[in-house]
Amino acid sequence: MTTNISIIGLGLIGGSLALALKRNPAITITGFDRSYKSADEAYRRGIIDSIAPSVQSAAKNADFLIFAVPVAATAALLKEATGWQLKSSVIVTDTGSTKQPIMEAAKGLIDKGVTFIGGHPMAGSHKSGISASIEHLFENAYYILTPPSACREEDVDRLKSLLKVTRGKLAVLHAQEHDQMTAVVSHFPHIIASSLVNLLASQEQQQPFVRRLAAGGFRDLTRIASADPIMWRDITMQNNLELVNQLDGWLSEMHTVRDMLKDNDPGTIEAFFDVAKQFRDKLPSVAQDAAQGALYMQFDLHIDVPDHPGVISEITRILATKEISLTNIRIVETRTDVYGILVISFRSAAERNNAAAVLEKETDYSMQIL
Ligand SMILES: NC(=O)C1=CN([C@@H]2O[C@H](COP(=O)(O)OP(=O)(O)OC[C@H]3O[C@@H](n4cnc5c(N)ncnc54)[C@H](O)[C@@H]3O)[C@@H](O)[C@H]2O)C=CC1
Ligand SMILES: O=C(O)C(=O)Cc1ccc(O)cc1
Repeated sequence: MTTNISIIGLGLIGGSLALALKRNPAITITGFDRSYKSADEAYRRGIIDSIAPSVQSAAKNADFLIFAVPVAATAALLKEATGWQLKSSVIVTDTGSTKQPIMEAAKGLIDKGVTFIGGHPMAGSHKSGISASIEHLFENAYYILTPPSACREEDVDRLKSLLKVTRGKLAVLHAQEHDQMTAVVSHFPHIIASSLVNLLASQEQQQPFVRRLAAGGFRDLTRIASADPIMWRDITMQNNLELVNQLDGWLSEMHTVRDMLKDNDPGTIEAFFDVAKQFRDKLPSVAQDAAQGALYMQFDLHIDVPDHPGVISEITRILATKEISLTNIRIVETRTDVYGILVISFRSAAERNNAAAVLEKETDYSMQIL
């Protein structure tokens, strides 16, 4: 018997979820996106089995109905869905980065007896759209479920069984706990990253050269500022109270930092960096990701290369002959001399380590796993 899955929103998350769910051969996926171009790409790439002509028609035959649209659209659609024809046994879920406002928006559906369980796969990227979707996106990452208090255990288990193929680490949380914790580890850092970039942009007006120096640490710290502004507008508006709390804590921390800078005492300054280092070093590292989970996983290999055009093709050719696939490749312009650092990302630590061993054998470049 096939299970009908309908996914509303075929972007990075909807597409990646569809790819992962297709590992189960007993599943048929119907997709709907308000952008026909995205739905068409999903269909042509075999990510979905059919395109629904409307959101209601996608919902009608679904055994599982999954919303993977920005959180404001999810809330609006959940309210609309009270008027849709749905299977009585359907489980409705979402993938949104916020949970309390989504659970609130689903109340009408839940009151009608429809099973709704909030969901948030805590893996993603600063990229968006169907073209960025990848099958293994959720592997080893936490996938949070927020069932309402009256939800039946067996329904949570049904959803868990469906999502098992994502190889995410399924965990159940209360929506409020979820929103408090994601404010700390995801939503507020996003605001800081965008603020830092905005600060650089204003500095650039006086010192145009400054953007060229924005390398290394600055780029690492602000990668997420390249994410979709609509998605982050909606998250910020929905988790607003938690974000204001976080900002108050940050402002008080910044006052302490300001006092520290004014005193300019070497012991206090060193202790400030040391306390942060001790804590940061104990967070699950990239190498431990597979075991412990992380928000965003990439397995990078940094290679010192001379800055000439043939280098990238030389390295990709060596990896291709060994059938090692890479997921991203970029030059980090951290230095002004003739050398650059080539950063290649892999899907897993094993592939990255294998690539390092092969390149060490076949080239003279020095490399580092950070
Ligand atoms: N991007 C990320 O790293 C992560 C995102 N999320 C959450 O997953 C959800 C989807 O995010 P992404 O896939 O990254 O966004 P995306 O921008 O890649 O895809 C969203 C898709 O939804 C479609 N869409 C928007 N409004 C619609 C509507 N009313 N009806 C039908 N289709 C509509 C868009 O055309 C687009 O194709 C969001 O709620 C986000 O908070 C969760 C985890 C990670
Ligand atoms: O790009 C990154 O590092 C992310 O943190 C991606 C991300 C964005 C939103 C989420 O709700 C979860 C993960």
